[in-house]
Amino acid sequence: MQGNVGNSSHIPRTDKHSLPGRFALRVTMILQQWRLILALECIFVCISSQFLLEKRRCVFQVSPQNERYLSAGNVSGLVQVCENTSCCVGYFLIIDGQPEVDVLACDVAEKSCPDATCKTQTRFGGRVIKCVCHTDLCNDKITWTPDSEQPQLACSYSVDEIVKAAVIVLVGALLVLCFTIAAARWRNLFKDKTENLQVVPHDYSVSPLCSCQQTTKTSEIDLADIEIQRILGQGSFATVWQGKYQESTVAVKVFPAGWKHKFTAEREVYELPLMKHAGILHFLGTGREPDAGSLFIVLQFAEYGSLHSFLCKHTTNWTLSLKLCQSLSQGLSYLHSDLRRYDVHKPPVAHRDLSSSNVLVRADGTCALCDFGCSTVLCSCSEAASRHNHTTNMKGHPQWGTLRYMSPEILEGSVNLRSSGCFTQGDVYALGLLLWEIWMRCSDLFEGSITPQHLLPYESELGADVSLESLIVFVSDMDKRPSIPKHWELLPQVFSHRSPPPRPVNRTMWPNQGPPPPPNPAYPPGYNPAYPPVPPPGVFPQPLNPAYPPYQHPAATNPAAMTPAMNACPGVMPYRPPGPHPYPMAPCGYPAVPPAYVHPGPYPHSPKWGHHKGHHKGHHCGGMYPMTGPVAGGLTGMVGHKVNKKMRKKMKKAHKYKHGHYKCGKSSSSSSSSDSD
Ligand SMILES: Nc1ncnc2c1ncn2[C@@H]1O[C@H](COP(=O)(O)OP(=O)(O)OP(=O)(O)O)[C@@H](O)[C@H]1O
Repeated sequence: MQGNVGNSSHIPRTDKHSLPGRFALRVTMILQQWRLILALECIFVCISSQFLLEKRRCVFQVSPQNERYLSAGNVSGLVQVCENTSCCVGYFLIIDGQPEVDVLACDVAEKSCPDATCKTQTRFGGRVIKCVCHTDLCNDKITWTPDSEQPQLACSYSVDEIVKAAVIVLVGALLVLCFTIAAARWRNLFKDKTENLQVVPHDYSVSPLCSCQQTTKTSEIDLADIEIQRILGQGSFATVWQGKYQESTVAVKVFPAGWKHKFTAEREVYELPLMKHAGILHFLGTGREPDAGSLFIVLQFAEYGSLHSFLCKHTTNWTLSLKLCQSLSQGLSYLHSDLRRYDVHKPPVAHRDLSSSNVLVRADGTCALCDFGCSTVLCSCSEAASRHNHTTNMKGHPQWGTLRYMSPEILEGSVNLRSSGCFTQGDVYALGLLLWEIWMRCSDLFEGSITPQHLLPYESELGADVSLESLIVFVSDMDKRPSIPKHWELLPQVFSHRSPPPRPVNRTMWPNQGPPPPPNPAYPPGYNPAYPPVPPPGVFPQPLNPAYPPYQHPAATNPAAMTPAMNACPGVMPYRPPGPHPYPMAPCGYPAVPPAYVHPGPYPHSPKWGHHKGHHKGHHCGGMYPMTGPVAGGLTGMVGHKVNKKMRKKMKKAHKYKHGHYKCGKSSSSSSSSDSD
């Protein structure tokens, strides 16, 4: 027994073999097990706190798009028993001056709710009111007058509540202590083992530029060979000019010498192998202005300028909207794809600043992605060393994107920088918003009424200048997305919520794709030059058809492979627009001149034309948040979004954001302007 105790100096000076001595020895041993005592105390306090904390009950009534509130607690009829919080919440939309219930439920995360009754706060210029309260079913009644602005936060705690609060604080402190001790023990126990463990992330590493990536040889272009004509647009970093080079109209993007790193970043993406795709702006070469030292990139000219300026000036019809959407989606899909063609490798690239200002529209009505200054090459190098380097690079990497196109997880700051998926998912969310912008200008979807003027995502809900705070509340907390006209749900074309109409069975998800070509014995198995085998599902780069002039080839279509049985026009889904079509159909694709049936929008130049870019940079992971509603098409479905309270707090601290802080490390409120017609 003595030997077990080890340190006899702690034993009281009594005869160790006497009864009191043995008792003292036992007590000492137990006292030495202080961890056990603490643990027992924790368990005791935890159990007792369960009795002290009654679960809050709140009135439950939510619209279908707010189903994430179901996760806040068990619902029985009109009552929800809160799981994580003692706060009830109510959101009301002010319609015709009257509040209409949008959400009545338990709050999804623990927040402060000092009021016993549901006192209201007005948000978004009076369009939404919110209230929180902490008594059972308190969100049933709100105290609201149209003039009430900010909440009066009354602090009226009862003695009971103070005792409860004190117990909770005590329990919390003890739990923290327990966890700290347990964590320390755990760390010591496994320290040796983990030191030798190398966790290999099961993902691409991310890097602005992979050391293992290949580049294609760029042609150096002499400025003297370009005839500069007029300014096309002014971006945050560069001025874009229209010019003539080798008999073709081109765009020359000129970066001042101080923005060399932006020039390099963009050039590196354009120079990646296999970057030639109809959905990506064609790159012709680079050069340096001898006197000023500025650097320039020569690019394909897009006749309609940015998608933003195109949608501001023109309404579209069903066919053109589909063409814009299809080419845009295919371009992004191609950009994200990981392609290997023999020894040539195109790594996936995340755009990371997708917005209607960074998509261009060509004369044939197809979209092309541009402005890769913020993009990230997702490298799949196998060498551990380069992987490590890339991950390290990300640490000091500035965060970026255009504020209103940022996905909820990006807004919240819950990103896993080691995951490549979060970057591409952020792009897909932005794509959803772009598709919404396009469809909202489709006059066929507003027959009998005036097509609304072009609006940026969330412009009608949050105004022309959005702040990060308002986006977090609206997009993340309230899980809202840009609204879709009610009558769209009744349109025959809208098939996202119903079974799609029958359509010809093709080998791919895209129409007009043609049957697979027969295998050619002259080529290795699986290879056919007409249909290169490399593209992953959904990406169909096909050889250019000589019938098309350079760079006018319709996106990802192969007119040569089409048969009369297929739909006549490349990129057109085989669904008819409703009723007689108001515009004459183009024969096949769009001519090189503006299509006859692209008619000017009913509104003159929008006063809200500027690009309201909040250039907060951030990236986080957490799944896709596609558009909801009919416009979502294949992207439908709202993913319940659990807000991580700790993350939110962290993020709010971390981002000292005010609208428009930085765009790729540059100051805010920058706007690109485009003047192409
Ligand atoms: N190839 C092109 N053809 C026609 N117009 C173009 C072309 N490239 C750019 N533009 C016009 O110039 C504008 C600015 O171009 P771009 O977005 O590439 O510059 P930037 O400095 O990178 O801008 P940003 O502020 O988005 O970073 C575009 O919005 C578009 O209107």
